[in-house]
Amino acid sequence: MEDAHSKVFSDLQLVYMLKCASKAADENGEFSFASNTPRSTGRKGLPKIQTQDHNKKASDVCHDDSGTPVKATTIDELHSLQRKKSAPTTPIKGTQGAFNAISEEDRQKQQLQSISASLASLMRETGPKLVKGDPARKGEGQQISHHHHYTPTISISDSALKFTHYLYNLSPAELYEHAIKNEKGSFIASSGALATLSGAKTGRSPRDKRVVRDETTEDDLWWGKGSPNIEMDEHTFMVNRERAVDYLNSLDKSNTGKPAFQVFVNDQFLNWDPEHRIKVRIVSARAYHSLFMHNMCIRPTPEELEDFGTPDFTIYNAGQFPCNRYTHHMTSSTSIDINLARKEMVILGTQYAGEMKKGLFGVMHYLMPKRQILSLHSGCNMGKDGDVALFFGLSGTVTLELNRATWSNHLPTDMCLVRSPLDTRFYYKLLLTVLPLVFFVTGTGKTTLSTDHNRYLIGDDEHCWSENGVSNIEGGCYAKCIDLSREKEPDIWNAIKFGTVLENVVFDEHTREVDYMDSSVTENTRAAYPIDYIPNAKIPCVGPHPKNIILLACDAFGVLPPVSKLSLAQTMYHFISGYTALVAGTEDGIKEPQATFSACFGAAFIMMHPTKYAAMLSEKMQKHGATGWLVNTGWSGGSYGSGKRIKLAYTRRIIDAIHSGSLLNANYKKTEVFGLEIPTEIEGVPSEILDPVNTWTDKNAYKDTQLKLAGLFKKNFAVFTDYKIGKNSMLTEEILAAGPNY
Ligand SMILES: Nc1ncnc2c1ncn2[C@@H]1O[C@H](COP(=O)(O)OP(=O)(O)OP(=O)(O)O)[C@@H](O)[C@H]1O
Ligand SMILES: O=C([O-])CC(=O)C(=O)O
Ligand SMILES: [Ca+2]
Ligand SMILES: [Mn+2]
Repeated sequence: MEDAHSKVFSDLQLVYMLKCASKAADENGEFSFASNTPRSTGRKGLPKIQTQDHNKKASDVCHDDSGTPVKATTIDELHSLQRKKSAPTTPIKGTQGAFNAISEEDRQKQQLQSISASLASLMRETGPKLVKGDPARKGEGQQISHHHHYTPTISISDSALKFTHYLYNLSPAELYEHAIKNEKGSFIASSGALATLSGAKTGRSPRDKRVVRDETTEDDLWWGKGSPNIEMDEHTFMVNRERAVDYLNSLDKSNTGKPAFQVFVNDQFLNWDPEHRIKVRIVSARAYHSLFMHNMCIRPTPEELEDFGTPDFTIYNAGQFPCNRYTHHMTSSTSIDINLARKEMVILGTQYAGEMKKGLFGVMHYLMPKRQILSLHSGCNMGKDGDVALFFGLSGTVTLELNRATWSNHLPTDMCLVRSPLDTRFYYKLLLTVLPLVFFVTGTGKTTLSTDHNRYLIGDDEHCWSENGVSNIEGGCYAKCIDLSREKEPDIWNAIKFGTVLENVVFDEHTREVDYMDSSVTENTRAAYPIDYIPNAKIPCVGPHPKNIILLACDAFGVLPPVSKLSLAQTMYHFISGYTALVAGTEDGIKEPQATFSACFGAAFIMMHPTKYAAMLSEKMQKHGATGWLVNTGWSGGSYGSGKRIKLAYTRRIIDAIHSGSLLNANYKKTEVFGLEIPTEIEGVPSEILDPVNTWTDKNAYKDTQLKLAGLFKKNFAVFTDYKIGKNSMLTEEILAAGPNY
């Protein structure tokens, strides 16, 4: 920007100057400001306000000692000087090849048409007219109407009489302004992050995730008991889609009295592997949602955006608006609906942004295996020598919801927050449960442990493993921030800055300093930031075939060893089991760990049967010689209540030893019951904690607890005994035998 424009006048100064000027005009009759055409005035500074009559003493009328006057006749004009259009970074590509020789105007038109098609009502004769850009800014953008849909014989709706402004791929700064202006609960935290609220839902709602069952998905997907895909029909999908589109087209964000309908549109990518990149469009009502996806998906360059064309998948996020419970299949006010044939997803009744991220992850769990690519709920990082590790682990949010599903299939899906009688924290509570249970939610460590200052971060949550190696699906990270500290997680702490979305955190009213210990809104406080906010992110986020497969479990029973080396069959057994624990307690204060099992460490996102993904994993691990590990990031020295969570610093030393290869050659001994190989020594970790029996004072309690957990593993795995895992039935037998034995 030129120096001229960096000169700032206060509005008061300006009003004063304008007053003087207009007064002068009144007196002279013939007064004008200089033309405002040359916007860029170079290094000369702002031009002076000029009068026609140079003899007239301006000081007679006003005492302007504010320095260089402004080159604008009105405040509106001055404000328009403040913003300039950025020049394209490269010449438009259209002229390079005969096939995409298309003018900028045509390209704009195509984009408008594509978005117009996205936002069109499929049942009404006309949709809204579209205008690109912010209604608050005049003279921007282009219009398009839905004349091709118009049938004059049928009466039209009011929506056809107005314009919908679409705010296309806005920058974080612009989205901040929209959020702060229009969305209650949006504030700038002292770190520069955008603190916001996700409303009544502060976690995902897997019991409200529905998938259209049609001829194709009937055969391709996993349905029925245990499956995360709750079925819906095409017609109901269209009812919800129409509801969402109508809502999105009716958002009047005006505060001037003149209507100003607007939606946000993001066109972005998924998957850093250029061969298997997917184009996604997100249409949303909230700047928060648009910024979240800006951070979480891969951001296209201006050049890539020119060639964007038609998206491969579109999300309609009308989360502030509920679904209609009179609609078939609807069991609550929330519905997240996926239609693979239409390549669309509709969100109603939840503003939790993670639904978009994980909804798309579900879609990838369908699209990628069709191309022989394995999609994984895992973190991923790479050492200086190119050794890649994957970190699998269930998330606390998933655990919570799956438990509810396990306990009773008859419960309504709504949950509420209650304050625990034990301490000041709030907990989720089931409505109308037979046993009133409260939960403590925690993650297993994918984000925390893949974000490692000594290694390159490829991604923290969603990956693909193809013949080319690994690739991150996303362009950002979504870190838990409950109890976050600068000392323990410096890279995540430092990533919370301007541009980052901070969900549901509590901050000081005045200083806007966030209190990460405060779980008043939820335990599941989160930060979403672009991956390049982590200093050693590997861009592009791809890497060679993994060397180590680390399965993380937060064992609140405290009986799993801090680390064990797994055989291939054991890796498969634990991958299919997908164990972690959370803490649930009855209202009279007894707290007990609850085991949860989520196949492939992410049953909520898989689309096909778990054995399909497991078979692919075992094939890839064998082919590329990867070693499996089981790491307990949970309790030691007793179950939740008597023991303590393993120190993050120790877990990090364990992970270091896996990465360096030193653990591969350590001395091992086998545990009873689970039959796990545990090392006797690791640098930086007290040896006595490596075998959990040493840390329990009550050895009988340890044995009982171990047997109890083993029983839960067995019970869970029973449903898989009828399935073959891959083509090799030997492996299936081995996997079945790799579980606990007692
Ligand atoms: N020993 C430990 N190892 C790993 N994490 C620990 C440990 N002790 C405490 N923690 C905390 O546990 C949480 C782990 O959460 P993390 O965000 O890594 O989960 P995740 O596996 O990425 O889940 P999600 O899929 O929901 O994002 C963090 O808040 C971290 O600070
Ligand atoms: O999607 C979310 O809410 C957060 C997450 O990573 C998970 O639950 O696995
Ligand atoms: Ca995570
Ligand atoms: Mn996750």
